[in-house]
Amino acid sequence: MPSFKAAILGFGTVGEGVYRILQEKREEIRENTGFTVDVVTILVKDKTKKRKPISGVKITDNIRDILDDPEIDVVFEAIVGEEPAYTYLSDAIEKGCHIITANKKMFAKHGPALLKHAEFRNVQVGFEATTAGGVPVIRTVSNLLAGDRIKRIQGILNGTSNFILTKMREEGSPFKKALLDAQKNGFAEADPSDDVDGTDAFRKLMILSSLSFGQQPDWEDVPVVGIEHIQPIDVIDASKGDLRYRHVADIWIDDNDKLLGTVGPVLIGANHPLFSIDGVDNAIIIETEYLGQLTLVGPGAGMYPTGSAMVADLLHIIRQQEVVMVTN
Ligand SMILES: NC(=O)C1=CN([C@@H]2O[C@H](COP(=O)(O)OP(=O)(O)OC[C@H]3O[C@@H](n4cnc5c(N)ncnc54)[C@H](OP(=O)(O)O)[C@@H]3O)[C@@H](O)[C@H]2O)C=CC1
Ligand SMILES: N[C@@H](CC=O)C(=O)O
Repeated sequence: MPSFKAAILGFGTVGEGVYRILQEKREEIRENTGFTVDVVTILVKDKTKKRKPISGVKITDNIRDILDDPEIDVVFEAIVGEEPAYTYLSDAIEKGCHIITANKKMFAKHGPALLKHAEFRNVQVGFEATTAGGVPVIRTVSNLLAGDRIKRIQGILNGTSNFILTKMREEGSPFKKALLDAQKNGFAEADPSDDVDGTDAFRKLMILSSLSFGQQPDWEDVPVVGIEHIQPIDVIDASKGDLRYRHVADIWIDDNDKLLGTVGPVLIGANHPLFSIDGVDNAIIIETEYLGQLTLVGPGAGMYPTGSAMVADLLHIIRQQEVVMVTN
């Protein structure tokens, strides 16, 4: 039985989600693809942290245990920040591993270089989980690009901000309490200021920009505003007038072929497709030349939605292996 040996970098909300899904779906994956997937090594920062024991898996704080293991085929990355994540993934590609990442902070900046490197080394890069959690926006845009042209992408790309705005409207929750709830649910970043000041949504928008338009605007040209100055009273007052605050990231090509972007809170009315998107959900409106408009909606953060996006990337890679095996 052919098998895929996997390593997971990071065992927090997302890394543990990937591990659990691979365990829970092990038989189903084997039946559907003919491959078994074995997680052999997990990298963490602090090996002394108390964790539930995981049998048959090496827990390490030394990346060499993964990079020097000739058996590993795929590296899932769910650690925090640009470095050392970028270096670890570059090294994994160099050694011939497929990589699957959820790390948008790293990927917004280094995604294009990783993709180029991977193409050169003939391995795959999965990055569905970098943008909109469990919503398959990367796969959808990639599929559309085969025969269409993206004109504009607009959406709610940060689950924590949307969760906070919803808690304010529905329960009158103070900002701090709503943020704490989002943190308890595993939605927020290690540094939640990235969520509430718009930076996280901006990074996801840049990833979508590279994919959709083959380029990113100059980062300094994109105005980025967060939700941290919005009070429950503002949200409640707006809803009395049938308006809702949504944190919206928007990127489009203007009539002069210039790529423009904005990120910030917007007041929208009941006819807008983003009006009814509540809680941790994200929504992405994709506008194309031939299809017209398509809206994707789903959970934008959390253990299982994000883990499932990464496992879906793995299944996509496995299916491509199957195609190679059949054609050879
Ligand atoms: N939470 C979510 O819903 C989503 C998160 N993401 C992204 O996924 C990544 C992980 O997020 P999340 O799981 O929430 O984060 P957590 O803080 O829950 O977990 C981070 C994990 O990474 C490990 N880690 C951090 N830095 C290093 C390092 N330098 N070397 C080795 N291990 C390290 C930590 O080790 P230790 O356990 O020892 O502390 C921990 O296990 C982030 O990049 C985030 O932006 C993407 C989509 C959704
Ligand atoms: N902190 C992020 C997690 C997913 O990307 C969010 O709230 O959207």
